[in-house]
This record gives sequence, structure tokens and C-alpha cells, in this order.
Amino acid sequence: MDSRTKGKTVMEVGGDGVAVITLINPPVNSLSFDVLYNLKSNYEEALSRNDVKAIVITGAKGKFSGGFDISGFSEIQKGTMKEPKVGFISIDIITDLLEAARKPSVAAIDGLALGGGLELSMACHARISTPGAQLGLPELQLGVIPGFGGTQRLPRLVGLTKALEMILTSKPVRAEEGHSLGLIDAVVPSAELLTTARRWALDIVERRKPWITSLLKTDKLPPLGEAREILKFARGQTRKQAPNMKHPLMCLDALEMGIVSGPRVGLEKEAEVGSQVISLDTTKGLIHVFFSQRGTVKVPGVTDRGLMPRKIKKVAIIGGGLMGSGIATALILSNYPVILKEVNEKFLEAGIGRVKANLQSRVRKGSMSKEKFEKTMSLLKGSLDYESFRDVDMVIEAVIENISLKQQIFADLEKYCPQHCILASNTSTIDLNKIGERTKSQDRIVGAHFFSPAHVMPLLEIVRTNHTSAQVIVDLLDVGKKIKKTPVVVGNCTGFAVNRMFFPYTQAAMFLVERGADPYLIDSAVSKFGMPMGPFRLCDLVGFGVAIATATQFIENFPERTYKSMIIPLMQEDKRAGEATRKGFYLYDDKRKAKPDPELKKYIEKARSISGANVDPKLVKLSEKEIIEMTFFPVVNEACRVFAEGIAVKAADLDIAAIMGMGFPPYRGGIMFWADSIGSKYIYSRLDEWSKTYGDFFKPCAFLAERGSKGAPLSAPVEQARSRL
Ligand SMILES: CCCCC[C@H](O)CC(=O)SCCNC(=O)CCNC(=O)[C@H](O)C(C)(C)COP(=O)(O)OP(=O)(O)OC[C@H]1O[C@@H](n2cnc3c(N)ncnc32)[C@H](O)[C@@H]1OP(=O)(O)O
Ligand SMILES: NC(=O)c1ccc[n+]([C@@H]2O[C@H](COP(=O)([O-])OP(=O)(O)OC[C@H]3O[C@@H](n4cnc5c(N)ncnc54)[C@H](O)[C@@H]3O)[C@@H](O)[C@H]2O)c1
Repeated sequence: MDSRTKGKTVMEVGGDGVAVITLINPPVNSLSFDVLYNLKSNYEEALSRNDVKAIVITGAKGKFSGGFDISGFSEIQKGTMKEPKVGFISIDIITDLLEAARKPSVAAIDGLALGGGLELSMACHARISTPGAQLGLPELQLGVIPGFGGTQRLPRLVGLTKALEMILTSKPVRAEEGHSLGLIDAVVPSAELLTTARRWALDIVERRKPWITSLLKTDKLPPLGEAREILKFARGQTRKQAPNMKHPLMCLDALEMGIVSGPRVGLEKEAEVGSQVISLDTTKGLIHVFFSQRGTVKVPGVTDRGLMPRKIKKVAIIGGGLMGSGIATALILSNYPVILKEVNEKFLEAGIGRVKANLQSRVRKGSMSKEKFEKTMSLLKGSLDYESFRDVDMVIEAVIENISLKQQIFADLEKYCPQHCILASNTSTIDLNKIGERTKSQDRIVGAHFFSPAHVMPLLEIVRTNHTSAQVIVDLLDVGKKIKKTPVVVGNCTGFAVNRMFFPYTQAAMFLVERGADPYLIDSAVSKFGMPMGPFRLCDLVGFGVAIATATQFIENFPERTYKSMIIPLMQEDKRAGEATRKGFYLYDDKRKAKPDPELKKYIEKARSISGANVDPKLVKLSEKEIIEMTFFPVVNEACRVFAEGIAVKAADLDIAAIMGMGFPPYRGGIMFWADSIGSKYIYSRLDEWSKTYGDFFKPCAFLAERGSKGAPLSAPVEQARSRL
């Protein structure tokens, strides 16, 4: 393969008159322009050759295709690649050359056919698949739309409602379901795939099998009036679920056009809209997230050393509280045998009960069978001492946030666990060097910071000290992958990356409220921005105990920039400690529905009198844009410090940490990506102005000042010399 080209196709013509075209572009046979142009040449040749009667398209090495080469979108966005004429691929090649050819095509699908891959197969006249293959149109997840005819062919093959479900949720179906839906014509074992596809193609030539042109099918489409109603409902749901995104509605426009005005017009609309969406900011954000998420497991100096992950056969967890039980759940769900240690029988029973409840909720929802529940639970064993720790490969400590307790536990672990055992702590704030102070095992001490609820939240912060060995990080990255978490490797400091970045967010909100801003308007503006909830609702959810414990760590470690508000401690004194007590910034009913509480004013006024803050008329009347800037620019400021100190190796890691740890909206690309979309100069100037008026809490850090003064991107790499990792 030419080093400048990305992928290729090869064509082999058999004695049976079938030309087999294989897509080759590892690792997922994505459809780069090179692959697509090669495919076009192969087709032109196959159609002109007298010895070719039919064509089979397949993918190399057990994968049909993962869709259009996503890096092509980034290149079009950056202007380093020119987009072909609108409709050239979907209409000229896929429809007019391939689907309308006078020789039939059959797709032989192994492993996966996603996005453009499935669309290419839908233009074939039949599809044969191996069992379990994934079939889907996940384009909306990337901010684009199915652009190779998927908006037109999928509804015609599986019906409008199912097509909408598949496109709007981006969720694939398995080959077996695809077969029952009419998307797949036959499911056969891998060894029989090509022979079946070849025979099928010849059967179409001989008219023993039907020659089906998906684009012209109408039998699965509902009558026009009904279709319009279904689409109207889908639009309503989409507006509600994705209010800040345009591309799903634009996708529905293309789909509707095809139903109302016919598939050719639909294809033209799809091509037009498909080209427009590439330059949307939300699309740029989502594509950045796709690559950044896959980039978190590439850690310079660690994953480039040829180290292989060791097999973790058994894990012990110390503490069966909220976090320990969630971590145990995540591990047994991925088939790791787990020992859960607690202080006494009662707590142990409660911990095991929490794991059971986590799994039972899956059984109730129908996503886990009773047998699987029993089998999964059988992987969990309780313990009250360390005797059973003698053959564990990893321990995760998840006891209360108390330094001396954790130090004692780590000293004990050194005595009982085998030499190779990884010693991990789930601490959210405490310095790992301090935790391991009483051991000689610094090289195997690491942070495994899960987020609550640990069996649900997708992020795993892997915290390394200067002593943690590369092997231990490689091992933990592997465990993270196996338990389906996105791991981000960060350095050791108070709050690590996520809590440290997001602490100023709550603080800024408290600051504004003490100066007269309405907390409920702040929450509403932040939710509209795309966060799952605002800072006050979040404090209620986390609970004031945790909020105060975290604040204490920040006050101790970063006193110069920590805003000390008394609102939460005052409420805590009155036994209103958040959602668990049914009272916090909001009042909660039996169904956990939150409503504003007029009494909150009393606490705000009292806190104001303690801090000596005055109501500031400017802050009382903040616009939504100003609220977002005043709550999130301090987050950007702290993210800059975290990056400059080398706590994160790449800015993109902070983007993923913010999205997966705090629910920062993915379509904004993550905290640093979003900041760069606004511009460092502007963010710096706003923070600088506020710091002069309101004090050091807003003071831009040196890194932001330096980049802001030049208008340089915040996410550009930090010089290695300054990186701590
Ligand atoms: C004018 C253009 C119109 C285009 C129209 C068309 O309709 C648009 C599309 O087709 S958009 C693409 C749709 N496809 C997808 O969204 C699939 C994305 N990929 C995945 O979901 C997964 O990667 C997977 C299920 C295919 C495989 O998952 P797995 O966990 O096994 O592996 P990774 O996710 O880690 O991926 C391995 C490496 O492959 C790279 N990769 C995957 N898909 C693509 C792709 N479509 N294009 C380019 N690269 C892709 C991924 O980045 C990983 O690369 P590394 O360098 O990190 O190894
Ligand atoms: N709660 C969160 O949202 C959250 C999120 C991330 C990390 N963390 C961190 O996770 C850790 C645990 O937090 P949590 O919320 O699960 O606390 P928790 O109070 O719910 O649970 C702690 C458990 O540890 C047990 N325990 C105490 N000493 C023990 C010992 N010597 N041996 C065995 N068990 C012992 C306690 O009995 C209790 O059940 C803390 O370090 C916390 O900072 C918490």
C-alpha cells in the first residue's frame, strides 16, 4: 500500500464469474476516499468485463466496515482535504454505479457494518451476515448524518419506526435481529460466508433469488399521513432530548423528504444536509471526542514500551459502602472474582446487599436474566480479615476518606498481599504518597478513582505518583477496558483532574448567589448549556457531607483561590444536607422531584452577612451567557493549571475527564476544546476583569495569562520539561 494512501480494495474474479471486492483499511476497514475511489474503479472494471456476472463485497480480516473514515471529517473541517462534489459518493458511485448496475451485488458481512459500511451493504441487492455481526447507523453520535443513502434505504428495508430508532439512538442491532427485520437476507457461519454470498449473487443472476433494489422498495413504508405523524413525534422527542443540536433534525428533514417526494429527491437532500453538518461546531466537538476517547489509553512513556498487561485473576475490595459496592458490581459484571472486606458482619451484609441490589435492578429492567444474576453474584465473597488476600492480584481500597485509616490499611496490605499485587485506592482527594507513607511498595501504589455510582459512571481516573510503575498502569488500563470504563491517566494532586477542575464551578455558583444571583436561574442556565444538572442540584445529589469534606481539602491545599461560602455549612447545621434528607437547595418529594424552596433565602442572607458580601446589582441581573461564563471560565482556569502542571498529559484527556466525570456536554468537545472554541484571549480578559473587581478566586493562572496574551490555543501541548509526568 502506498504510504500516502489510506486503505485500498482488491478485486478477484473467480471461475464462477463472481468478482469479490475486499475492503482493506485496518483496523476496521473504514471507507476513506482512497478506498471509495478504488471501489469505484473495481466496479467500473467488473461491469465492463465479460467474465464477471455478479459482484460480492466483503471486508478483510473479519470486519466488513466501520463506516466512513472519521478522520476524513476532521480533515475537511480543517481544510486539509477537499470534500468531493456533493452527492458524488452517495449518488454517483453508490446509487448510480453500484445499485443501478446491470450486474447484481451481494454484501458478505462479517463482524460489523456500521455507518457508511452498512449503507454500502444496503445498496447491494442482498446481504449475508455472520452471527452476532453489529449493524447500525451511529452517525448522529458523531454529529454527522448517514450520508451514503442510509436515510433513504434503512426505512425502506426495516420500516420507518425501526429505522428512526436505529438512527436516532445510534444503537446497532445484531445480525440475528437484522435478519428478522429484513435488513439481512441470511445469517451463516463465518466459514460459509463467502461461498453463500457468491452463490446468492449467481442465484440473483439466474433469477432464483429476487433482485432487490432497496431504494425502490415501498412495502415497509407507512402511508404518507401516518409517516408524517411518526416523523412529527420523532422531531418533538429529538428537540426535547437534544435541544442544542441541529444535525438530528436535519437528518429527519432528509428522511422526510425521501418519503414525501421520493428516494431520489431524498438522496439529494441527504447529500446537501450531509455536507452542511460537517462544519457545525457540535460536529467538530463530537468528532474530537471520538478520537480523544480512544487516545486516553495512549500514554507516552507507558503504553509505548511494549509492556503487556498481566492477568488479574482475583481482586479484593476494602470497604463495602457506596463506592466499594459499586466497584465490586462493575468487576463481577466483567467476570472478575472479588473479595469484599468490611469491618463487621452487619456492614459486610449491607455491602453485599448493595451489590445485590445493583444487579437486581438489572433483572427488574430485563437486562439480566435470573441465572446470570446468580452466576454473577457467585463471584463475590465476603471477608472480615486479610487471610483471603494472599492470592489476590489487585486490591482497591474504598474506606472512608481518612488518611490514618488508609495508611494503616496499606501497611497491612503490604504484609498480607503477594509481592506483585497492585495496591489501589479510590480516594477522591488524598495524596497517594501520603497513603503509602508506611509501606515500601510505592511502585505498586496507584489511584483507581471511580465516580459514583461506580458501576454506572463511565470514567476511571488512574492516578499515578512519581513512583508508580509503568507496568501497574498498563495493568489498570487493561482492567479499565475490561470493565468497560474509559480510563484517563492523571498525576497525583489534591482532587486529581476531575474534582480539581470542577471544584471552582460550585464555588463560582456560591459566589454569585451570595452577591444576589438567583440559584435556580443559575441551575437552569447551566442545564440549558447542556450539563445534566446545575451546581446546586448537584450539591444536593452528592450530599453536603461530601461537599464539605471536599471543600476542606481545597481550602487546605489551595487557600488563595478557594471561595469560602457558609451557605452549605449553615444548611447542614439545620440538618438539611441535600436530597438524602429531602431538603437542600431544593425540596424533594417522595419521587425525588425537586422544587425550589423559598426558605433558601434565609441561609443565603445569613451566609452573606458572615462573608460580608454585598448584593451586586450587576450580578443580580446576569444573562444566561454571563452565568455560563462566570461559572465555567473558573473551571477552564483550573483546567489550565492542571494541564500546565502536567497532571494531565494531553488537553484532550481533560476533555474526556470533564465529559465522563462531570457530564460536560460532549457536543461542546470537552472543557479545553470548548475554551479554545471561545478563544483564550477572551477568557483571559474576562477572568482578569473579574479578578480586579471580585478578587483572587477569578485570577487567571500564569499559563492562561501567557496563552491568552497571544491568543494561543489552550490545548496546544505543554513543553515536556514542564510536565510532571
Ligand atoms: C462525505 C462523507 C459522508 C460520510 C457518510 C457516512 O454515513 C458517515 C459515516 O460512516 S461516519 C462513521 C460511522 N461509523 C462509526 O461511527 C463507527 C465508529 N467506530 C466504532 O464505533 C468502533 O471503533 C468500532 C465498533 C468500529 C470498533 O470498536 P473497538 O472497541 O473494537 O475499537 P476502537 O473503537 O478502539 O477502534 C479501533 C481503532 O479504529 C479506529 N476507528 C474505528 N472506526 C473508525 C472509523 N469509522 N474511521 C476511522 N477510524 C476508525 C479508532 O479510532 C481506533 O483507532 P486507534 O488509532 O485508536 O487504534
Ligand atoms: N461517595 C462518592 O461519591 C465518592 C466518589 C469517588 C470516590 N470516593 C471515595 O471512596 C471512598 C469511600 O467512599 P464511600 O462514599 O464509599 O464511603 P462509605 O462511607 O459509603 O463507605 C466506606 C465503607 O468502608 C468501611 N470500612 C471502614 N474501615 C474499614 C476497614 N478497615 N476495612 C474494611 N472496611 C472498612 C465502612 O464500614 C464503610 O462501609 C472514600 O475515599 C471517598 O473519598 C467517594
